[in-house]
Amino acid sequence: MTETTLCFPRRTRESTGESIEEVLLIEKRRGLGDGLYNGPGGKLEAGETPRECATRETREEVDLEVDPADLEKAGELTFLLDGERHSVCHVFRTRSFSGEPTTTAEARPTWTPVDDVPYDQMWDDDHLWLPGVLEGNTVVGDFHFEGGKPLDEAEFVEYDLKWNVSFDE
Ligand SMILES: CNc1ncnc2c1ncn2[C@@H]1O[C@H](COP(=O)(O)OP(=O)(O)OP(=O)(O)O)[C@@H](O)[C@H]1O
Repeated sequence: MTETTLCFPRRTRESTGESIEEVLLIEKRRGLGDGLYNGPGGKLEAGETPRECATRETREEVDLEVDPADLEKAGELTFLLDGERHSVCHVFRTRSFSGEPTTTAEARPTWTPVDDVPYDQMWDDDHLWLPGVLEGNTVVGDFHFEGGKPLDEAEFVEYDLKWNVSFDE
């Protein structure tokens, strides 16, 4: 069982008198979920908190600086593979960051309108929880996959979600 993180930087962009709500997504270029869109994120290293991990992964993957204290916990997602807990993912969002997102060997970043998120090019579970997270809700979810490793080739079979939970981290 591994612990992982996802970080969703948000901004409001003004364009010809219109306010466009955007989220920073990455196209993953290697590893688990290669070719899929997601937020920056990855596995916790020894001694790291989820916030510290989200900050480090966001820096490593797209060269954007976020302060661990500015991250708002938005979700806790448990992924089960053939009935066993495969990973728990801590989901964060923030409107506070510095720098410009940059393409790296791991990820290609794009500011994406929240109304235009490419759910058909993301993990099969994302369309179930990410819209609510981008609207400002919190969520705890269990997602069951079957068919053996790797997780990104297994079949998504069922899920359970609880909305508007409070996190004390
Ligand atoms: C099953 N449904 C899923 N839905 C949404 N997001 C999912 C996911 N399953 C994994 N993720 C996320 O994908 C990243 C993989 O990263 P991760 O495990 O670190 O793999 P990767 O091979 O890149 O390893 P490194 O940590 O970079 O070495 C990590 O943020 C993790 O939370």
